[in-house]
Amino acid sequence: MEEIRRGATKTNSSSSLYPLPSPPIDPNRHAQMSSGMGTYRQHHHQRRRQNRNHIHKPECMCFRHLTSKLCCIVLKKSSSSKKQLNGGPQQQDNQQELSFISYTADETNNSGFNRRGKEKKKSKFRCFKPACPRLPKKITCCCMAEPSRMSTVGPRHLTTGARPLPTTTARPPVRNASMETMLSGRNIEPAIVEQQTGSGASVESIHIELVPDHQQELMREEEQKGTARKSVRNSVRTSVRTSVRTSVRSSKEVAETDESDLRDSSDYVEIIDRQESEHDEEDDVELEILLEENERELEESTQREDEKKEAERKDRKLWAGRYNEGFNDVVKIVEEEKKETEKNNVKKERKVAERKFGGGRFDDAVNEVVERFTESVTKEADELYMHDIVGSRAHVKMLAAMGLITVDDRDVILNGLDEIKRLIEDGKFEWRKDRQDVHMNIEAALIDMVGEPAKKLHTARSRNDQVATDLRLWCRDAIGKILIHLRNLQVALVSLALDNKGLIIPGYTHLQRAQPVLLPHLLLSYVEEFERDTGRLVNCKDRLNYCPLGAGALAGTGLPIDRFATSDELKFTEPLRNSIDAVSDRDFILEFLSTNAITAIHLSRLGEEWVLWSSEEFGFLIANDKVTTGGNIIPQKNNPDPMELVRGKTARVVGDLVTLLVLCKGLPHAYNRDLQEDKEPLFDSVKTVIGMLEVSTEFARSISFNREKINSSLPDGYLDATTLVDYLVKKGIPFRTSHDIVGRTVAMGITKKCKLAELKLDDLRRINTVFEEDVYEYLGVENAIKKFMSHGSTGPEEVAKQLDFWVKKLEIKKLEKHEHQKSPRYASTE
Ligand SMILES: N/C(=N\CCC[C@H](N)C(=O)O)N[C@@H](CC(=O)O)C(=O)O
Repeated sequence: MEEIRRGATKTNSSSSLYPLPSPPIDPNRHAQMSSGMGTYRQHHHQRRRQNRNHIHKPECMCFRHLTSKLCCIVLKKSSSSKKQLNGGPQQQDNQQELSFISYTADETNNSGFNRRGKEKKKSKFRCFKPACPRLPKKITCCCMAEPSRMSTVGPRHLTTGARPLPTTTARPPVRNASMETMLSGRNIEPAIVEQQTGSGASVESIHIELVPDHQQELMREEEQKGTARKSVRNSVRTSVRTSVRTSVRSSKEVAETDESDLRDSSDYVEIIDRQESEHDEEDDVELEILLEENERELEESTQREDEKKEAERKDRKLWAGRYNEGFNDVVKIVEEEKKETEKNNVKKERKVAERKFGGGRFDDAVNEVVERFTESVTKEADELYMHDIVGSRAHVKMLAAMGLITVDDRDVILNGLDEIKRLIEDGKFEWRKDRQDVHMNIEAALIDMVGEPAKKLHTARSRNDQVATDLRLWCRDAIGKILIHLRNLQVALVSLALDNKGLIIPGYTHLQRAQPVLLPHLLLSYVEEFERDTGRLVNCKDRLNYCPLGAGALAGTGLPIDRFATSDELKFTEPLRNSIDAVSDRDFILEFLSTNAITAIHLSRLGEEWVLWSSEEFGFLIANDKVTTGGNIIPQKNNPDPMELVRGKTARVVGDLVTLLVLCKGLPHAYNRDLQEDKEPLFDSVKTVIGMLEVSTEFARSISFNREKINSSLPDGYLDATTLVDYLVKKGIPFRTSHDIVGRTVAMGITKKCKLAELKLDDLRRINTVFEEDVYEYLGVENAIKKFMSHGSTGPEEVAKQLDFWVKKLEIKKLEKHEHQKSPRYASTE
């Protein structure tokens, strides 16, 4: 008994179960100690360290921090290891199994005795003591607990009481059948922790079973108690130590010595140390008494708490079975818990019922993480509810017409759908994520509202054809809206052109001055682009206007439905020919988003031009204060932000198209849930493009052109040089020769630092005698611009024709100009 109690004898005993080697001594520290103190102190420190080991470290492997997850550990020797055990005989091949140790909650105390030889009260799950005859070299700990939890089974907790342990390494667990059984239904992963103990023997695995959950709760409480005890013990220890130190300092031996001489000397330290060691026994006794008292008090209060908690737990179990499933807060007030449980149960029942709605074969509600990840209602409800209701109305009418439901049921459903639409628009409809999407929400709400008849709505229909129908209807409407915004912008641009009919500006290629052009000509070039965007959208709308409804999930239906009737009702051209195609493809969205992307690029280029022209360097454009912002710290600034953002948001619109392209890239026919992801890019693209069109229109309505600045920039850059080439060609000089002659003329102008029109006829004739007096009709931008005559050119007549065309096409009428009415001065008659 004494041997176990003191532990010290075990350290050197070869017959002990766990021989504890001497603790390692840091050689540096040892050298310091030797130099400063006598051998007495060295020995004393060593002895104290050893004692501490015996006192504070268990003579076994301590799995204390695992205990809340364990009830059984099986320890086996590694079959590969044949090394000699620490202090033991050579391992034989037939001694493959080192030991088989079974731990249960009842066998979990350490030595069972405290240092005074008094029997400790057994505390459950406190520490595991394996009956292993040798200290194993390598321990593989395989625990069906959370990996994070297992990571704590390192040097601190998996201790042999011998040496500092090397690092712990984790590796993927080998899952066996029993492990799988234990893991099933639990949201945890097994982990393996290898631990090198460094003392000879080797074991293969420690197999740890999970304790039932309700026991885990007890164990956790037990762990908390352990922590509380430890902190009491520490504070007692500290106070005892402090008082011992104080008494040592004031002891006679120190008083008789000249303290000033000793203060910094090693002798002083030695004296203190000796005194401490002499007081050690006293101190230990005092400490033990205090610890005993504290422990007793703690045990008693813990027992009282245990009884109370056990009673509460039993009470809870009476009315809520879920406490078997790992509910861990046992301190909360019972009534509050009861209410929460009832609420949760209702919620769960509701979810399970919903699951049944989705499919009778499901017994359980969908996991919350999955629900959050897979629902689409939060992203689509506002956009799609109306089209879903419109689609359902058409479908139910057709079902009644075909005799698949009664007229009464049809009317009940139609009225119910109207009511749901009203509730949604009044903001009173409850959109539920557990009902996944807009379709299930509306259908389930209808069933809640009108009962049995509503259960017939989904006859001969699937969400696959339903969502495809909703989307085609939505795109059709969205295209209609964009067309209006495109037209508004065109009208604003034509109006600007009409306001600036004869204004010549430098035309650029490579952003270098090239030829003079009329501003209206340039503005109308954007109008042309937007017209093609319009055409693309109209084509897209025509192509998508076919009805998928009735395609079912993919294969159609065996019920006698009339797809043409539904198609007509929804104003589609006709039903889609192929039911698989009807639910599979989203090419109509791709086409729509491509068109949007092209429109955005056009807007971006317009934005870039206007941003450039707003700069001090160009100064061609003056933007109204209503459409610009100032710099926060630069007072004089007037930033054309809207057009910068038009340029910037183009990235989103192009991104939306790319998202959808990539989304569709790898999908086999027919419907795949991936397609649910088509909505966000679709909605975003449309919303962004509409915003861009709106703001560009506003900008166009709010700008004016700085004629002075533009005019002063015209003479530079020999913008009339090309017209001079035309003059020579008209005189019969081959184009290449004409080009060369004009090149030399420009060089002369540069040398003489003058414009072409300023060169004298003699100078020109020195270059080539073909020049005559009439050359001056071609020189200068005002003359030059008049010479353009080809169809679509910048010549005033041609631009006038173009303007006429757009005024007619866009049905623009000139408004009466009132005193206060500045813009728009033109408006579309539509
Ligand atoms: N789950 C499903 N389609 C969901 C379509 C709606 C979805 N929110 C989406 O937006 O794509 N298809 C089922 C049939 C169905 O639920 O109608 C299937 O093909 O197995």
